[in-house]
Amino acid sequence: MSAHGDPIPMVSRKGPALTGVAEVPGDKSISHRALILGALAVGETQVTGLLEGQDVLDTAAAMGAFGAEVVRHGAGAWSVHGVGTGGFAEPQDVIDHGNSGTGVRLVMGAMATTPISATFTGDASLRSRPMGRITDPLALFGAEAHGRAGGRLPLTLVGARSPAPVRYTLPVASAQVKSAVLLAGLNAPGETIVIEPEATRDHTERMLRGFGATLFAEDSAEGRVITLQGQPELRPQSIAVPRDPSSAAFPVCAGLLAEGSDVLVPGIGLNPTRAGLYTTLREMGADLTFENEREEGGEPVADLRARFSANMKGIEVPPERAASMIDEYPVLSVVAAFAEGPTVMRGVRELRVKESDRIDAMAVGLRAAGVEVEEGEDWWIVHGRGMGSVAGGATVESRLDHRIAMAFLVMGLATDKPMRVDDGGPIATSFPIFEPLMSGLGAAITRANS
Ligand SMILES: O=C(O)C1=C[C@@H](OP(=O)(O)O)[C@@H](O)[C@H](O)C1
Ligand SMILES: C=C(OP(=O)(O)O)C(=O)O
Repeated sequence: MSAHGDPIPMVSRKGPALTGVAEVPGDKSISHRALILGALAVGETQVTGLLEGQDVLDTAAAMGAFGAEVVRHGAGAWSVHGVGTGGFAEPQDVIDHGNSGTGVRLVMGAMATTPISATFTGDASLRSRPMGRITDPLALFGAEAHGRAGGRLPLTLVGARSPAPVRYTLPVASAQVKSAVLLAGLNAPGETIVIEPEATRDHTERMLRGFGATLFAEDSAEGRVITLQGQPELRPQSIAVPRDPSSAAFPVCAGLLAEGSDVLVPGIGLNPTRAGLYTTLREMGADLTFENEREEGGEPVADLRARFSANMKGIEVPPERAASMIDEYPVLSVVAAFAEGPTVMRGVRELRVKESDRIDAMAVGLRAAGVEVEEGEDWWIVHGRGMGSVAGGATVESRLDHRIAMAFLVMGLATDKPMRVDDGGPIATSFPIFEPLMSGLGAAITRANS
């Protein structure tokens, strides 16, 4: 079942080369943060290029429920009239974050140091995901969580009355946990300190500085130490959201795999904490070029060109790169199936607690398509068969997981027989224009019954 209606079976098959310009939507991580920080600033923040995927729309609705005025002016153009740090009102109803881990976890952080209560829920996928990783550090500020066994949603969070600042070392490499703690620290007096042993995406830190917060980050023997001065007055901003490198991964990898392709993604965000996939693909021998590298709105961007790459080789992906490409492993494993030899992915335990268990979901589908996969708790190996040697012909469950659905649809563009997914509905959570964009490049991706 799709998160928002009947299942949408989809199919993809080998067809013409993919060519043209892929105008992928705005970055999902930055879009969530723009809405949340806009809601915590005093005055009106303007956003262009906002991702209008369901995950972000759910965060926009949540910000409205906490008292901010969130208005859509046109495609991707939104404004948020913020209430100031500590100014959130108590929502009148349950906050439903649909399929979005980022949405619910960051919003819990943002309200945890205000003396109000809120009850959060989500779809079957989100209700199965761990929330203790967020509620544990929020308890240090004085917030109380009452959830289901194992800290699962639905969950009520009672914000701290007299929040104390916190010093917290991340037990998992998670930008969502880091961000929840920093957002909670905004309304605690004094310095909140987060230490991350492994670097994760730093959009929250960059954007907090942009909104005028005092935040320092320095490397130490323990890892990266991020210090935030509490109770700033956040100044509203104009934010231009770059295109999402995690969404761009799908047309880019499709371009590498479909014979004769040449695809250009203009203005793709290339923050080094997000760009691990592109480094990895180049190491495999992919024909990728970056043009026009520049900085826009505090984030590095470039135009990325991907051309058909017949001779890619399997590699060992360094585990320390995992956080910078965590959402890209499903589509990387598809590319790996068409490379020569094994691609070894280690240090990826976090893949098991995403919208689905992504190692299991990909391993099952890849095997059904004729590809050998080995796996352990925090590693997996895809044994590449080489270009033109992957059978395909499988129907795969997308498990309420957009990235699983898109990865297998990309795969079918290069397998001998078509690939089907039982439900493409979840794709709308992060990439609502996936179907028309891919068709516009020439990809044979359709609804299964059309
Ligand atoms: O902070 C963010 O915007 C995100 C962080 C990552 O999750 P984790 O923090 O759980 O690794 C990533 O998988 C997610 O899609 C977006
Ligand atoms: C893991 C993802 O998202 P989230 O955690 O926000 O649900 C993703 O988009 O791949």
